Amino acid sequence: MPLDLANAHDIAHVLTEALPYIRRFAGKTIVVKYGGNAMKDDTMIASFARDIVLMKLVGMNPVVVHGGGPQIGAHLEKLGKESRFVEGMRVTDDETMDVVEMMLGGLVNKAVVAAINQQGGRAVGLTGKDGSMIRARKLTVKGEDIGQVGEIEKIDPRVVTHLETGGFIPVIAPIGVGEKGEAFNINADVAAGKLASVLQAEKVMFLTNIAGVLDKAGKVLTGLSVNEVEALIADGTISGGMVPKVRYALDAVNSGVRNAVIIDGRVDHAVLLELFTDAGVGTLIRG
Ligand SMILES: Nc1ncnc2c1ncn2[C@@H]1O[C@H](COP(=O)(O)OP(=O)(O)O)[C@@H](O)[C@H]1O
Ligand SMILES: CC(=O)N[C@@H](CCC(=O)OP(=O)(O)O)C(=O)O
Repeated sequence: MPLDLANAHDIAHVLTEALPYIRRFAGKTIVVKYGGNAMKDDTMIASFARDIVLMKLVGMNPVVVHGGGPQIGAHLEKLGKESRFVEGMRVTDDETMDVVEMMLGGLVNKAVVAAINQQGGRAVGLTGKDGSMIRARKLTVKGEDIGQVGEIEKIDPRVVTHLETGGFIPVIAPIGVGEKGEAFNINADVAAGKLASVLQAEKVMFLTNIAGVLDKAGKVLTGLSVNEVEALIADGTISGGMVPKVRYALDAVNSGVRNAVIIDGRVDHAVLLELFTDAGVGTLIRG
């Protein structure tokens, strides 16, 4: 096939533009939270996986923390169980916990691992039980018992750093382990934010199913500070699943993570667009 010069120039231009970003992020850890809503089909997962493999190949250390809320919900529905959430947290009885562990630690985790490996990466799937990475205890929300939902007590990131230095890409399901070895269901945004803090990541990215944090009129807010976040939660503009995202994005930047962004995971190559363009996409959370 003859060389399409115009196209080749475009490619060369794009690569040159990416160079300062590649240099800036080289050797840095970037935590990517991959929400269940952004993995609706195989094409979406494959596109995400390509981005992660490219990051690794150009010298970054991507760490994936995935969700799977819709996948858990669909399976519960098959069993005739309805999903109920309190402040964005799934009420998790024992039977639900089994489904959560099977879906997150099993099907969803392995789908992400396989997709990354299919694109030439070397992904290893873990839950917070592996290497006793995520220690958790029972969480109560507003005094209400919501079952086996965990809050993070401590993260031991050594298994992650070992994998990073070995050239592997860690893919983590947000399941915590309690004192007695029991499993806890942890919101994936919380796990991603906390892990980014412990790893002192350069960046944490939350991939979701919406263009970013929206204001009352439905316009994307490109940047948000602590005070703005709290005001938007208080007046109900930010609600449901967006609450843990902004709260833990903020927690991460306040704990030393350089920056946190909430971006639209449905957009093809959302991760690369965020990393390699000046404007960025979605909502940037400032500490
Ligand atoms: N101010 C807001 N801006 C954007 N999304 C919001 C806002 N308030 C609530 N949401 C809801 O939060 C959802 C994203 O959270 P969630 O469904 O838990 O996604 P994920 O599976 O990616 O974690 C959006 O689809 C939207 O319905
Ligand atoms: C306690 C709690 O709510 N856990 C979540 C864990 C999965 C998750 O967070 O998935 P998304 O990121 O796709 O929403 C749940 O059971 O749905």
